Amino acid sequence: MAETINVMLAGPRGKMGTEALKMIETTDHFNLVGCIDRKYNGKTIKDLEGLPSLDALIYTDPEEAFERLNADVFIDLTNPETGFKHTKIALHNHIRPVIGTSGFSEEQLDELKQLSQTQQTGIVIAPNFAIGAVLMMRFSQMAAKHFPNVEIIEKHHDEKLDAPSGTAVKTAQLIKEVRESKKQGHPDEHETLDGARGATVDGMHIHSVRLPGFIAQQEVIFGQSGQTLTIQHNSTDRQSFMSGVKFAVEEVMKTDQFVYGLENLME
Ligand SMILES: NC(=O)C1=CN([C@@H]2O[C@H](COP(=O)(O)OP(=O)(O)OC[C@H]3O[C@@H](n4cnc5c(N)ncnc54)[C@H](OP(=O)(O)O)[C@@H]3O)[C@@H](O)[C@H]2O)C=CC1
Ligand SMILES: O=C(O)C1=N[C@H](C(=O)O)C[C@H](O)C1
Repeated sequence: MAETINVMLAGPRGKMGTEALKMIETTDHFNLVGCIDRKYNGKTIKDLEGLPSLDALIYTDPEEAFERLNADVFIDLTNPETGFKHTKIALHNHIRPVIGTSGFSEEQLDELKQLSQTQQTGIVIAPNFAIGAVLMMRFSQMAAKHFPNVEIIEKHHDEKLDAPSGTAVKTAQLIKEVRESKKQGHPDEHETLDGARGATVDGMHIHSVRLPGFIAQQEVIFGQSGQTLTIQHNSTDRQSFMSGVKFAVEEVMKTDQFVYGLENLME
């Protein structure tokens, strides 16, 4: 039988947090020891309407939560500012973070890498937990070796706080690893309306759509003379992310490294 992993979670009332609670509840070897929320200090998860019947205590003070809870793994599904703060406290307390929260800057990722190394504590940061999205990123990296002209369109629900999405940024970084840096489009192109060409990473353009009706979708479009290739992934519900969260919790227990992207654990 698999050894029990004691888990704490930040963001239990959120769209992802509520799915993660269900996943933890139905995973025999995961034990929820407590949660961090910005409300409901001292209540338990089962006291809150619509959440699973779990006894885990809610803390609004993250320092207190990390100090008191005997957790192996900390899952963060909040927002960039909160998630960054939590992740640093988790590493300081040698509790392995599994971070789904998106929107960290490159500098913040570097700082967490350094801290994970000095604390010798493993961490998994996953821009996207859906296996199909991880494959979409890998296939895009493969295609970019042959099609260096590429643009990314990501589409999300309109409650999303960060743009571009963590997945789009990670996709661009994976492509950057395999293609020569190039500025795309006409050398003399200019925007008559600011933002018309989207954001750029190493010359690649990223366009962010925010509309009700979407959960998460990304198209990576490659073009060259006479042909285009589109690689697309859709998440049609948030359960699509949960097997990846479960996998990351299990894998982070086996490493003392900084891991950015589930593809690094999947070979
Ligand atoms: N890696 C992946 O595969 C995926 C990542 N994500 C990312 O996960 C994160 C959460 O997404 P989602 O669930 O949609 O967002 P939600 O807004 O639905 O949930 C965020 C939760 O965090 C809570 N929160 C806000 N501030 C604090 C705080 N200071 N302390 C504790 N909790 C706080 C919010 O509470 P309140 O409602 O009171 O503000 C809310 O319950 C986002 O960064 C998103 O981009 C999302 C999907 C997949
Ligand atoms: O906020 C979301 O919903 C999602 N965020 C992640 C991202 O920024 O890439 C993952 C997925 O796209 C859903």
